[in-house]
Amino acid sequence: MASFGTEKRPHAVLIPQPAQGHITPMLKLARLLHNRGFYITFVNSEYNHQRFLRSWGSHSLDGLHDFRFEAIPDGLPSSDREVTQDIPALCLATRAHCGAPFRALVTGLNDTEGVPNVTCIIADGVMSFLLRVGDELGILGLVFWTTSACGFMGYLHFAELIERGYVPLKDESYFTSGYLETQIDWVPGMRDIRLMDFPSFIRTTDRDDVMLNFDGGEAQNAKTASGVILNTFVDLEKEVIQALRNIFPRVYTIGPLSLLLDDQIPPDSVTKTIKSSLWKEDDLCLKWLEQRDEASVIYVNFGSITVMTEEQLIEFAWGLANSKHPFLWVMRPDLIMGESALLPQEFMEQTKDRCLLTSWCAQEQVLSHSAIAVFLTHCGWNSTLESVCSGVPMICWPFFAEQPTNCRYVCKEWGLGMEIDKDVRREGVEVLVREMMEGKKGREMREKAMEWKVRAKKAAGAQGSSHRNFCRLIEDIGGGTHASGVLIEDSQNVQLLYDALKD
Ligand SMILES: O=c1ccn([C@@H]2O[C@H](COP(=O)(O)OP(=O)(O)O[C@H]3O[C@H](CO)[C@@H](O)[C@H](O)[C@H]3O)[C@@H](O)[C@H]2O)c(=O)[nH]1
Repeated sequence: MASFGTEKRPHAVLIPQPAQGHITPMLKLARLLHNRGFYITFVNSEYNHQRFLRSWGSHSLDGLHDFRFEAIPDGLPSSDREVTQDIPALCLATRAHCGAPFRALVTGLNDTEGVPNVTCIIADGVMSFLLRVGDELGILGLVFWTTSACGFMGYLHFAELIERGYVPLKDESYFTSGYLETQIDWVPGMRDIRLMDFPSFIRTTDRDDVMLNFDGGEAQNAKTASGVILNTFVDLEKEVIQALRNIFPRVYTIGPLSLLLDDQIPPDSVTKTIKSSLWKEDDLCLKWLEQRDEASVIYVNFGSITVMTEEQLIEFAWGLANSKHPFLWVMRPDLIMGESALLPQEFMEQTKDRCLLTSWCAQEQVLSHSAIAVFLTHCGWNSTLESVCSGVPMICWPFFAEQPTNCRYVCKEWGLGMEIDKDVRREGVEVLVREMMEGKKGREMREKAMEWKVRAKKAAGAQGSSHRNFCRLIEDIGGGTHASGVLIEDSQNVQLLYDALKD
């Protein structure tokens, strides 16, 4: 770890959107910065803070003397349920209510003896409204978009889609008329995309739709930040990253963060024990996988937000059962809309020797287990990237947000997956699972997945693009003192160095 005098030590305050898919990558970034000598304050919502304590014990967020956890209210009514909160409500509440407590937290830190002054705020891309706290206090502010670059580019073009009259849709018939297949050929860096490949929030007839306006607006707000951090790598999303660099002066592609962590942080690091799962992980999965043949298991997990109907659950269940392959299915307790569903007894009997059902797992460990052959996923960006890092091809069932965009890239650009019809049927699931496990396409995708795994590792390794961009990020946020959003340093040299890192 780099060492600084206490008063000179850079202090980064990181605040994710209070949801699993945002907390996990933000914590990784925090650990990487800590490893480079930063003093860290990591800010959870009070709701999630309590969830961590319930899942991992009352001391699990004690942190370290220089890696502190803090909590602020999210603005929603308090609750002790173990569920992902309603996302539109969370977006509106955080925007309306987090500013004042966040400001109080940062000023409080600056007034605390023994704590270095805050030198940098890294806010989630969809919490960019907190950067105004940095502006007011003269602290450097960056956003971390935890999506893919292509997903971010999609959000960034919501405004233009509205301006050009594509969105909102004129009426309900446009959902099914083929209109969503309209080609959009003017988004820089994104080829062959259709309206349906944009983040799902454009699929609305309501100009005042919360998520259309919220995520579209937050993407535009990134232009006010001193830099945009992305958990992706140049080789994977070259064209779109290049196009983003024409819009934003500083784009730091530093992914996959998990590989950067492996590369930079020693196995006995003091931050190794920090947990990022809001749910308690079931270790049985890994033991169960130990008893399975290499590349024999379908891993099914739809992340922390996806919900489905009981009917869809039953179709997935029978599709998996009828494929006759072993599967590990992680079903969050709140996966099913409404009442929790029971799988049919007949399904349980037929699959008891080749299926394990559980509620939450250590996904990265599961994906990197040699028994896993395929990932049936909703294409959340973390899951997608974790699959890439493990060399596992995907069967995709995008649910919402930028998952359709990720799915399009997984299937069409990267040759890593096949998509299941939105209106999921058991026959469709069975066919795709069999194709992936037994067919030619499946074999090709497994080979492709191994190639991408190597390329991801290369990006995060010494001299790789993400590694170098991370060094650049450290230099930009750790080096100089700062006032009014402008780094005080030799800007020409910085620009030259930055240009050199673009490839
Ligand atoms: O049993 C489980 C299930 C999930 N995870 C982890 O939880 C995270 C889930 O993230 P992601 O796959 O991105 O899914 P969501 O939770 O749905 O993520 C939200 O946030 C992502 C990042 O912005 C977006 O890409 C998604 O569209 C959005 O739904 C991943 O790191 C998983 O490894 C586990 O550890 N165990």
